[in-house]
Amino acid sequence: MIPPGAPILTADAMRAAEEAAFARGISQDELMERAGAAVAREAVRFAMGRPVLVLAGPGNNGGDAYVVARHLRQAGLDVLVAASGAPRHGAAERMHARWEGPTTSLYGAPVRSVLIDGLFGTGVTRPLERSIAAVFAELVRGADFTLAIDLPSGMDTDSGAELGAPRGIDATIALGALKPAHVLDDGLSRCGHVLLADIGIPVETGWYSVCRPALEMPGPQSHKYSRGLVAIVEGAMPGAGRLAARAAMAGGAGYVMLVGQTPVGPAPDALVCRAIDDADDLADFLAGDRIDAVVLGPGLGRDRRAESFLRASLAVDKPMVLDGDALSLLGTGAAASLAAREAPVWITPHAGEFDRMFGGAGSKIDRTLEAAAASGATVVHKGGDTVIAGPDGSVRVLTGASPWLSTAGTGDVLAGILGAQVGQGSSGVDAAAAAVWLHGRAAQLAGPAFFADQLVAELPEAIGECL
Ligand SMILES: NC(=O)C1=CN([C@@H]2O[C@H](COP(=O)(O)OP(=O)(O)OC[C@H]3O[C@@H](n4cnc5c(N)ncnc54)[C@H](OP(=O)(O)O)[C@@H]3O)[C@@H](O)[C@H]2O)[C@@H](O)CC1
Ligand SMILES: [K+]
Repeated sequence: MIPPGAPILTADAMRAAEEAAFARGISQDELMERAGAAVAREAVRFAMGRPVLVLAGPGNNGGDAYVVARHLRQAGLDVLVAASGAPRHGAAERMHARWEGPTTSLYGAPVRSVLIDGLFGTGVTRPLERSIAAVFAELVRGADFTLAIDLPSGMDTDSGAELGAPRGIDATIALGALKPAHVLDDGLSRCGHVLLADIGIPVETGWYSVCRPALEMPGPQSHKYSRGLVAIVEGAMPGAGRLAARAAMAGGAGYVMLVGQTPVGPAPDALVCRAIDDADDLADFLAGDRIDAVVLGPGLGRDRRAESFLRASLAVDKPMVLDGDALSLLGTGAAASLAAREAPVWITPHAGEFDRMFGGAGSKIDRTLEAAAASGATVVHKGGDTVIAGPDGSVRVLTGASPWLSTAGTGDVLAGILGAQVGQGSSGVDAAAAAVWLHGRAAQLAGPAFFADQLVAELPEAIGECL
């Protein structure tokens, strides 16, 4: 669980924001006092009178820890600080000097019911020494409740990679902004519940956690065309195309057409089916004035016909969502093929498809941003953490989606919902974030062990929550 609609900053961006705060006349001491007070406010609630052990490291995370310890002691709690090395300069040293309670060494520290982790935050540059990691893990295991200041100690801020942080931390209070480690699966799995404390640092960023979208009701003058005509191109596995089409219909599109071979099997009566078997005819059809968005890829197949349909569609100057087989067909040439297009395009790869198309190194956010920059597409990099990146550098991240989404057809549903958003005129990362939110919410509403068709059935209720 992460706070929705919250800014996300890398360690460098956080330091730059901190400098901007200093330039506005906020002192380092003031920021540290605010950070410590914000953490203490939550900690006192969780502690409920139990004895507290506060771990304090040598940097500013440790400085925050001394402030927390002071506030908790003032609140009447029994507080012991365990230090891994006293801060030697700046605000952290001054906060250390203001601590008047008992202090022990980290290595001799007793297990206590409540543990506050202020060993390291965004300044971790290398894996924790084994001895520190072992003592820390032992104290977390023995505590009833552990709260981390800013980040669990021993975690790479920008990727969430584990550098010694143990499992079992119950909650983490992010200071000033979320960091990538709070929203990417690797890091989040060690953070517990993530809370965000606004400590008055001005934050400017284009990176945010996904929040519930604000959607508009159709107006009195709305008609089927004004609400978006979405064409879904189906192929070898017609069920996938039908699923995407039904998701686009339930996702709010005014008119949905299923284009390709005459569909076999059940389709809703409101779904208009158009048999087209030739790539040139497909291009002519998709180029028609009425069509607002094209979805291509779910169940398309990877044969020659599929390939010719993909090439013909790419040449059409219409907003387009590419998923599934379309992504496999694009393969390593994806960036070049997509960059040649004028009209906006969204691609929705899972990890395997993404790696085959773009590869790359670094955090999931970095790799998704690079793919968006190279292809000019809005990239929806799916997974337990879904990272959306636009070619303008915007990022949205949704974490904590239902693990039950890992079932066949849910990707087709997402492609259809996104098609509906695009068809209704939503653009860029906002269209993708709205689709991903609706998809995730429909999964929550569907409960456990659903199958993809049931997601579609929950979409109207999810949309109702956004009006
Ligand atoms: N930015 C903001 O807006 C605000 C930030 N605030 C707080 O500041 C925190 C960042 O503080 P920070 O930069 O001092 O880094 P921090 O995480 O305390 O660690 C650095 C120390 O650890 C050391 N060290 C590093 N790795 C190590 C390892 N593996 N094993 C052992 N030692 C290691 C490193 O030493 P060195 O690398 O030189 O050996 C250095 O001494 C941030 O998370 C937040 O809590 C708030 O107070 C207010 C607003
Ligand atoms: K910490």
